[in-house]
Amino acid sequence: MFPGYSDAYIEPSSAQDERYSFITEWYDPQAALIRRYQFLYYPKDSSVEMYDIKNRRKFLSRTKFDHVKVEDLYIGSKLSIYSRQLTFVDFGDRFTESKMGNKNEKTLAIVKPDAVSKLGTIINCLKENDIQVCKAKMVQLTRKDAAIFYEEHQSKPFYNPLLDYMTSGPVVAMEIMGSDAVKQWRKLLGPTDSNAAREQEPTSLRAMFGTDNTKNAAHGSDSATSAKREIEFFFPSSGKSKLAGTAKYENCTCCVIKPHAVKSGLIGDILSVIQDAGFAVTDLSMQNIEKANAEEFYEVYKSVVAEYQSMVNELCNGPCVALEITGKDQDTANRFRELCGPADPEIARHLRPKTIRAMFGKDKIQNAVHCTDLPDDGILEVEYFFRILPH
Ligand SMILES: Nc1ncnc2c1ncn2[C@@H]1O[C@H](COP(=O)(O)OP(=O)(O)OP(=O)(O)O)[C@@H](O)[C@H]1O
Repeated sequence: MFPGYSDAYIEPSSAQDERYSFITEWYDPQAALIRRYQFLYYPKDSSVEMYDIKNRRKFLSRTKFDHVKVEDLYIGSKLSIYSRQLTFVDFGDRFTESKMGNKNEKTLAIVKPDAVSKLGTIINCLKENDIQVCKAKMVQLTRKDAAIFYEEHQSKPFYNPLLDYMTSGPVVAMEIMGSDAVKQWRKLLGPTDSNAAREQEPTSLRAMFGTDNTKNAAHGSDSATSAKREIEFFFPSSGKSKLAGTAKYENCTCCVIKPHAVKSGLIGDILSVIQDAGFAVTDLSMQNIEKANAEEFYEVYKSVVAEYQSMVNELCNGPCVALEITGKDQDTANRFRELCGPADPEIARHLRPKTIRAMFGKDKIQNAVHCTDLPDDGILEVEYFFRILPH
């Protein structure tokens, strides 16, 4: 809790509406310092009010932001307000903590190597159970990484086969959040042994996607304490993970699931369409793009496309999911563009109704996904998201 917090900051006129209070930080690049704001959110009309904590004065009068939803507000989330990317670092009052603390329990999920091809379905299962994905990235664990992660099983007979399995291919780690998330996610996983799961919990994820006792599709932390440690292992608070990425940087193309689609809970649906069409997702990272980076990424469209500025604003309007997509033949970029469909979802719905943009796009800006235009740019765009941008 922020020690200097006082309800006296709040204008009497706005005090009657239900409101949530958080402490947020914004790195001011010009002054090279972190500024702290009290962030107030009124769910009644999606409005936001902000106070500069250090200077003890109003920074933003109550203003409606239709894109800000109550689900976006939790410790660790990032949100763009007038192009400032705010990081939520703490609750601002006891009301917010008691109302949101419980339903915002976090845990770690790992989609293990044999189930990565079912990632879309697994993420949809989270959505159907009101569990939100806050962070996600694909990594290739080394034997040493897996040994550290599974240290507690060192003396068990299945330890070595477990390390073999966990290092046999990429895994997808996710910080997930929801009411009673630790227990709920383990319930969705089912019993450890996939064969037992098929007998006892036939609709569980391990029953559906696991093979045996070791190869059991996915992992979930066993307690809130383990969850904290395990989340730190994959998503260190320093922001500097030592785990290896998985991008191949060959015969690949880049896809970015745009913030509006992430917010609408479409990650699982879009990944399922991609995976069902026979493409492999060979790297994945959920990222918050700063405005300057969005401008740089879309630079080529600057003087060519009238919607350039709106495209930039959309890309930094919340978390997006960057993907490296690889296909079976040498024509991945063109074939993947066909799957995405025409850039304008209205046109896509008329001409190519089964494409990603036809199914999940809203308009030319919020058209569900970005995909690389020219095959030669595929590697460059993948490099931009997985080598150049910090993630
Ligand atoms: N008896 C066993 N034989 C073979 N492998 C096992 C056995 N028990 C556990 N494992 C493997 O080790 C992993 C970790 O074991 P643990 O006892 O923590 O299971 P869990 O809590 O159900 O699974 P997880 O920790 O992966 O969510 C299991 O997910 C499974 O891959």
